[in-house]
Amino acid sequence: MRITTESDGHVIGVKFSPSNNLPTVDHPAKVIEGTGLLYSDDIGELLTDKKPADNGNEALYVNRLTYTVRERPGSWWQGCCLREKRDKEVLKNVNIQVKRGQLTALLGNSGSGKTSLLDVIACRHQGKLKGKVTFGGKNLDEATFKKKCGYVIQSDRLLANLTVQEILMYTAQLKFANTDTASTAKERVSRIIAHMGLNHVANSKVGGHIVRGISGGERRRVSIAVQLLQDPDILLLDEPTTGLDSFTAHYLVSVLAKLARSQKRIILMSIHQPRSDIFGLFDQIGILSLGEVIYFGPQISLVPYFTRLGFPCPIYANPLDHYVDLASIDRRDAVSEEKTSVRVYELKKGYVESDIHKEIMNEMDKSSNEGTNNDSRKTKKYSSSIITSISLFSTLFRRMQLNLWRDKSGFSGRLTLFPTFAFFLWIFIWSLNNDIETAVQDRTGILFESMSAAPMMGLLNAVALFPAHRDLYSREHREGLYGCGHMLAAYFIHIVPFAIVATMFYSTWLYWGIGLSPDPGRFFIFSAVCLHMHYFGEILTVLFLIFFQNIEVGQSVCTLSLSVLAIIGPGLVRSQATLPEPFQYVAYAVNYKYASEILAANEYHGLQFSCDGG
Ligand SMILES: Nc1ncnc2c1ncn2[C@@H]1O[C@H](COP(=O)(O)OP(=O)(O)OP(=O)(O)O)[C@@H](O)[C@H]1O
Repeated sequence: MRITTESDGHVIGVKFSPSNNLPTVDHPAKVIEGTGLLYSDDIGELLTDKKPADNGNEALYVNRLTYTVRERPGSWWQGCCLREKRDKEVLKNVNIQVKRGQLTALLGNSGSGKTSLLDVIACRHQGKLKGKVTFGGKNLDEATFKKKCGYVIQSDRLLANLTVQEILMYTAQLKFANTDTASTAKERVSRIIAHMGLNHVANSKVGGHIVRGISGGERRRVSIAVQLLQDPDILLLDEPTTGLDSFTAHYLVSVLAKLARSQKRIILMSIHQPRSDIFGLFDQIGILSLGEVIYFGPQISLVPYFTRLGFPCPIYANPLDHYVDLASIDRRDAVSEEKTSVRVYELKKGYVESDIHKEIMNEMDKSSNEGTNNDSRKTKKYSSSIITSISLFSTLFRRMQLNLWRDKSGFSGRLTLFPTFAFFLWIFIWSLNNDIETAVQDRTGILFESMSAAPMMGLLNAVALFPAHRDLYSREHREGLYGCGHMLAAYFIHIVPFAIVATMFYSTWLYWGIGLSPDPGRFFIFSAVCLHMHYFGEILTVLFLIFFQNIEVGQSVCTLSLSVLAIIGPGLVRSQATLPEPFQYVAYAVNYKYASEILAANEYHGLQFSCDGG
């Protein structure tokens, strides 16, 4: 390796000679002033094709933004629900400016407000806002954000059993249900796959926690590719490098740098503990501390700025780590807390009075921003025409079907769980007779078990398979792709064939195996009631899982509800006539009562018993 320097000693380039008989490659390199660190850039071509960033109105401005949430102080075991709610300022007077073609990193210790800032820009905040967020001189409201911007959240919410290409194709069909033809969508997807360097895994399963698939870094790139489908002007990423090894993290940030520079996008990402060589890939750095900015400006000015303020970066230290540490409050003891709080206060004050901050404020005030100075950025809920709804439903239905078809354990579980229960009942009872001593008890037991176990099997199916769709829905709905009705309709319809097949296996085995009333008509009624209860169990569980974000809580509450209904409804545990009045109303309102009555009438009508046993 040979280092080329200018007369003042600054490094301007590095020549790498991979081996004696391979050609020498030139890479630009730079020294970060004040650190003694050399940053050689292995994506030289990305930096050289950087186009000049636009000025003025083409920038994203966050102007004097204050974000307040209301919360009850303390934890529930300290009785917080009895306390009055109070305001908590999550972001205080935040001013940032990001121009086209720039990759900007937001840093700060945990709880400093990075995610909140991205949420506010993406209109996903829950509290009150003061200040403006503008892009292109106009208020960046929710509708504009959904149209022109993308937000890559921390977790990859993708269907594990689909390939990279399928995921992008289905997303393109959902995003452009009104406009794209199949060939345009395909072209769009191929272009993005090439841009994100995913060609080698285009036909590989994405995978997840259980199913093996592509690597974590490739999965992150798929999540980014999903957002790039609509060619966004602004791309926000919440900690995209979390969980990646340092090489993959570096590669991912270089891809983002390329996307920002070569396509003149605005890319704003939060990041935790970036490797020192990632530092050189950013154009701008923002450091937050307790919701306030202590630095926002060019990456190249970061170290000189803090050095002037009296906080030089120790030689060989990673500047990002060093300054994030400086911006943190040490709460281990009172003395350290006071000392670090004073330091953070000085840093905030120093930044507000700095030329870098004044320059941003001047530019922001000069540009003709029409943003509204209030919280009117949220737009009305999702709505779509009937034709679009049908197309969205069809895409969602096909996607769910394909995912289930490929999901070996989900697919076989759906088909075998319910029939397996028939097997146990069959072993337990073996065969029915007409002796009054056992015939009524056995028959009633079978009918009761069929009616109460069928919804439980539906519950197990929903708990195993619905959460992945729910997580995906929560992301795609926020992006404005479709509504809850579309997702539920597709989910409930795609499970119908499985519910029918599983119930037919169950009822055929049980009905004819044990010897219930041997009449095809009665068998059909028995099967129809079992199918209804099985399907009902899954529908109810899905609704509970939508209501309760925590899957375990949703599952427990639903199991409890189904068990209670199975006790109250059929009147087997206690005769309905003797139930307290409120329980009688419940019994009349639920299908358990009618299902058990139909099953009983279906089996017992016209049945003759003998008293052979004495
Ligand atoms: N809706 C809310 N209700 C209550 N507190 C909130 C809400 N949103 C954010 N906060 C609080 O605001 C602070 C900043 O949170 P935020 O998630 O933005 O931090 P962060 O810098 O992204 O942290 P991390 O790096 O750990 O993800 C935290 O103290 C958080 O508890």
